[in-house]
Amino acid sequence: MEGGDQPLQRDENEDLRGKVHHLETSLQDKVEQLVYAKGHMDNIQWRKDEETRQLQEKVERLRLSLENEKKRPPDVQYVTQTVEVESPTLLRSLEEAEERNRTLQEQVSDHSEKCQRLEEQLHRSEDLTSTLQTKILAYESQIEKLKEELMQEIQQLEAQKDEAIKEASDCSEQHMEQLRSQLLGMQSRLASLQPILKNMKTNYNSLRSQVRNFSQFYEASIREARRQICHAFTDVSEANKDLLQKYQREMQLRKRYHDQLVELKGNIRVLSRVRPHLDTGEEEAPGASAIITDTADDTKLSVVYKGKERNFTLDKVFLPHTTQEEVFQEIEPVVMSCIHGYNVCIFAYGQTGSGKTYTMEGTAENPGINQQALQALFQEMEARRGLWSYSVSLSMVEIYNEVIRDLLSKDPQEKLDIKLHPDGSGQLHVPGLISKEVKSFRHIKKLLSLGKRNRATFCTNMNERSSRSHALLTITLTGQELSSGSVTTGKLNLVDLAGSERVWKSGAEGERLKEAQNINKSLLALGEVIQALRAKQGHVPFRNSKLTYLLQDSLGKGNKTVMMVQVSPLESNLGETVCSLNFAQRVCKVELGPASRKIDVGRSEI
Ligand SMILES: Nc1ncnc2c1ncn2[C@@H]1O[C@H](COP(=O)(O)OP(=O)(O)OP(=O)(O)O)[C@@H](O)[C@H]1O
Repeated sequence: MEGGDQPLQRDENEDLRGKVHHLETSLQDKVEQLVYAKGHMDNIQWRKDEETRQLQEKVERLRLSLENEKKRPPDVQYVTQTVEVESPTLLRSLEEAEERNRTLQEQVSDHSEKCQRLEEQLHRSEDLTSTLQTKILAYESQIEKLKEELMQEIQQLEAQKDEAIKEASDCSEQHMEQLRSQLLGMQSRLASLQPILKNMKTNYNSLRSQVRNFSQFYEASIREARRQICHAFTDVSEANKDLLQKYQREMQLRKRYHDQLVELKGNIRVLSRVRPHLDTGEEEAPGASAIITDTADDTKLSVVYKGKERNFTLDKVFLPHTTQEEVFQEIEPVVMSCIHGYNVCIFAYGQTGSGKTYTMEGTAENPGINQQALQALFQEMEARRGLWSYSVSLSMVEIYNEVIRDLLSKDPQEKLDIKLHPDGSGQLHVPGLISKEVKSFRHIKKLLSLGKRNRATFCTNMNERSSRSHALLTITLTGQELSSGSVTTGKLNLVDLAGSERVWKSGAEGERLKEAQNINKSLLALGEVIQALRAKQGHVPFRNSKLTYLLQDSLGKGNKTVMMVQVSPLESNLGETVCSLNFAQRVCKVELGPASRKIDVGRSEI
């Protein structure tokens, strides 16, 4: 503060000194200007006086010469006297004298003109002199005035200068006083700060030693925390391992219970579904029903045919009002076992119009087993995300007249054949069969409608043709357990069989007969295969039909099968109904034995 005020004071003093100096210089200039103006005026005055003096002398000289001229005796008078004495000579002299006289007169008049002009000039000079004198007087009074003003100005400047000097000295005094008091304040503050500083120094030293100690303590704490974290990590990973083991044990347990449940129900299950009467007006009116169901026992079904009651016992009988969801609930455990690595076959068997397609495909409002099964499988795969990764592929074929056609191919007319897999595994495969990898349930729905469209293009009368061909939809699920790396593969075969009615018995001929024979052959082969398995025969005749040959790896021992036997409620269909139920009863007695799961940890079977 005090260091800052001193230069300020100095600057102010300098400034004042400069102002005074400037005023003095301008005063000096003004005085010089005045002296110069006075000298100039004196000069002008002297020149005027000189001119006036010269003019006066000139006028005086002219006046004297004029007077001299006047005093001279006139020449004319003398000439006149001479003429009177000597006549010719005198006359000439007279003429000459007269001539001279005229010249003189002219000279006189010239002189008098000149004199007049000089007088005028004199008057003008006098006027000029008086004008100049007036001007001189004006100048003098102006100079006087300027002098006075200058003196006043000088006095004012002097006063200003004195005032400024006084002010500056007052100001610096004041400032000095302020500085002095500030200095005193600072000195007292400095004196009070010294003990604080001392205190701070002590504190700083103690803090420094604390910080040094803290860094040692901090490093030790970090080491300890690291050790504890490592310990915690080990504990957590141990706990994780433990949890994983528990989870795997739990999964195995779940699977075992699931298998036990399925096995309790049987690895081949024969269910029957009685179709309701349709309100289309095309069917015969429902009369006293010849199909008798037992509400107390859902495994019993009786048919009164040709006056005789035939009783059937199956795994389950679905009554006409059973919904699509209720049907699926019953077979859901079997369907889900393919996610655990089992091969599953679900057949819909029955005469034309008994409801096979309705049960398998269903309608847009009431989806059947196919869509519900695929949706459930995708939901389960989604639930297992993070523990398992799955790949799903789908193929669709039609078997008509013992010829296999790919329903997903661009050329569905192409005939396909079943061959042994060239990898030597003994597995069967169909060269050229398209197996589409699918990522979502929506994608599957698209493929299903493509297959349906392709099937429809095979013939003009789709209903007739579809009744006489088998439609097979196969979904292959390959799952990998992320923790163990083990791979499981399961297959779900969904088969809408051709109509089982005995057309050949009605005397069908030609193509129709051939079709009927082929259908009969394949359905018969299916029955024989199941019977051979039941009897645990060494040889199972899979090759007797394209259908059983194609499904060989899914029908064999250790797999799961559901046969849904569809029953028409119509009186006119009773003969076929009895045949279908006989077939069901036969198959129902077959036991496939415990199911086996396909796990690829070295391709062993559990
Ligand atoms: N449970 C049911 N509830 C309502 N309608 C049904 C049911 N079962 C079948 N239907 C209807 O009966 C008719 C015949 O069924 P569907 O076409 O499924 O028989 P199908 O056995 O598949 O015949 P095809 O062998 O000719 O294909 C269809 O109109 C179908 O919608």
